[in-house]
Amino acid sequence: MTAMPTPRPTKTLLRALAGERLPTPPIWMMRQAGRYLPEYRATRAQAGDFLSLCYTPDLAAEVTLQPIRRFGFDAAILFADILLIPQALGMDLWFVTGEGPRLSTVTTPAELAALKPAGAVHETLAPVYETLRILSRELPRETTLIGFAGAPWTVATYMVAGRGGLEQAPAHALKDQDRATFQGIIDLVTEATITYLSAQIEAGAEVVKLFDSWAGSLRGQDFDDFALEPTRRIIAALKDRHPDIPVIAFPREAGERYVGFARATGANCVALDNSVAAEWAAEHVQKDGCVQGNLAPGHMVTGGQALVDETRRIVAAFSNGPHIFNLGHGITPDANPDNVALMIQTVRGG
Ligand SMILES: Cc1c2[nH]c(c1CCC(=O)O)Cc1[nH]c(c(CCC(=O)O)c1C)Cc1[nH]c(c(CCC(=O)O)c1C)Cc1[nH]c(c(C)c1CCC(=O)O)C2
Repeated sequence: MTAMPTPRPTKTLLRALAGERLPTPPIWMMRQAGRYLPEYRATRAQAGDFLSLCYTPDLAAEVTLQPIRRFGFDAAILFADILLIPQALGMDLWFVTGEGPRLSTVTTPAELAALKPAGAVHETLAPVYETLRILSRELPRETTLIGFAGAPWTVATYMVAGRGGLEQAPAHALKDQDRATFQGIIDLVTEATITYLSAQIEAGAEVVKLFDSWAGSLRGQDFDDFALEPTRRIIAALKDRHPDIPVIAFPREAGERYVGFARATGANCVALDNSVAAEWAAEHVQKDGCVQGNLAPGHMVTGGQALVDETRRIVAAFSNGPHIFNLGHGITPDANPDNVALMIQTVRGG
């Protein structure tokens, strides 16, 4: 086969990721398939529990498509969870209703050595790839398919603590007391994530996103070692295998450390949480390329003129460069779908 020049992307999300400034930013929403939608709740009930939903390709594809049908978002994000990777490495994972995830823990060299090697993750994660193959066939042609994984630091916080919420303290303690073991966990998750995301791309993901939800709790050298460096390694390995795949990095609550993050990691886009002002981010982060964000998810609960005003303010602030409209974090179960429609109408209709 002769090498063909890369064609210019036609899907709006891919155009923004390629650095194009569009008159109307493409829009999607973190957790767009979720409990605020009655049709999601019905499919989840059919699946029985959250993990069965993740591992049943027909149903996972169905909930991924629901917000596309209802709202016509420019991108669909694979329905899965960042904690499937620890499970695929041999850890126990379950979800306690109303509380969140629980896992067996890894804090010692012996427990780390007992985990499966990175290459073994496909055994558990094969249904996720099947979900992507279904979605590649069924999505409207203008909709971009996003795959994802947790960034190693965030995944490691759950592996060390055995639970989520505001409990990164056990991971901080391990990295301070036994940095070699902690680094070993980060390295294993990094390798597993490269393998997992490569397989997602081969199954049809057109973009991948790395969720580093707890990056904001890292300071100084720790931020470099555990947020920046693993992300850089994953992106370098993915681009080596799949040079044209755009990557969105989300080092949530990185604050000042959002500045230069795209350049340092090779990310094509940095997703911004809503703790930073759009005007500040336009000046300091968007100068390096595409940004995504950053409406506060609370507006999906409260709606009204404040939602319209804030949406317009964000669109205007980022209007001089490539921008993907999104929330600053996931939509919450108490959100009103009518407010999602109002946000989209405001972005697209002025
Ligand atoms: C930290 C984290 C997790 N999962 C994820 C993160 C990173 C982003 C973030 O900071 O929110 C990422 C995630 N989780 C889910 C997706 C699917 C794609 C999407 O719609 O964005 C994605 C990208 C589905 C989900 N993952 C989960 C749900 C709710 C489960 C349910 O239906 O009962 C969904 C739709 C469960 C989950 N999964 C996780 C937690 C802490 C919880 C419980 C909290 C909650 O209940 O909202 C771990």
